[in-house]
Amino acid sequence: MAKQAAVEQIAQAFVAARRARQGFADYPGPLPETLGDGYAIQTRAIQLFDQPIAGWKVGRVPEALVARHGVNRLSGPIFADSVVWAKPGETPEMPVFRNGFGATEAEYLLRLGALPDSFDRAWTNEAVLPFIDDIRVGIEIAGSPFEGINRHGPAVTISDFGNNNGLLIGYRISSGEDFLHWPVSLTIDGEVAGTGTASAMLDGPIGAVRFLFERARQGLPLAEGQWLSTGAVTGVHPVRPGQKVEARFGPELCVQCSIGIA
Ligand SMILES: C=C/C=C(\O)C(=O)O
Repeated sequence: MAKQAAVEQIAQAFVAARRARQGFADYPGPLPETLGDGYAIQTRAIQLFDQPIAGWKVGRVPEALVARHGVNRLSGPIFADSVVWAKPGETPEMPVFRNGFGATEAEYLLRLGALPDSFDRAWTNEAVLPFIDDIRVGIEIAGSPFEGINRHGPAVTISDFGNNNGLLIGYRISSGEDFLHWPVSLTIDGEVAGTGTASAMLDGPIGAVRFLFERARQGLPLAEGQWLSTGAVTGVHPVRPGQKVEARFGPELCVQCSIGIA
């Protein structure tokens, strides 16, 4: 199949499955091999899905594949209708696809403030700091109708919106807090699924923002007010409908949700 025809077929299949809220077992076309192939499918699927984008998720390229792909992060859109705000005393339901893939990730969420007129320059972590205007804790719902999304490498992950199906935005971190070294944990039904700190996660949440600015230099449509979920601090933890997930950050911040069906 010609590459453009494959891009179209795969993007159409993912968008149709997301609209129908139906999971499936086999990848809907030839597997994309390069990250560029994955982003071509993602870009076409964003056009076809035609929904407002509230932000971007950043995920990790598995360590063993970094040398091959030349980059250690990947990204995908977070659609506005999948964003939920945590409220004290409430446990919102966050959906995953029946027969698809679903996982939860404890993450730091950064909001973009006013942006530079042009992204066309080299970016450092320090240079992106002035463009961040809010930092919160939250839970990314990784999700795809393709059950095997995380077993075929980052190009496949990228091809279905970077494996995102929602974002739970939690509480603000006061400026000046040394949150990079806070202990973070994620529990599922009361059992600890993972622990970690943001300082041990590549070059941290600000590095994830730098990565997105570098992608914006190549055309990614970053916009003021968008939320960036900056990568799993404790790992990618598969979940099933009916489970309860709690993410704890530092001494007092906690976000929780239950898992529903899309
Ligand atoms: C499931 C995708 C991977 C991530 O979201 C991550 O590494 O943070």
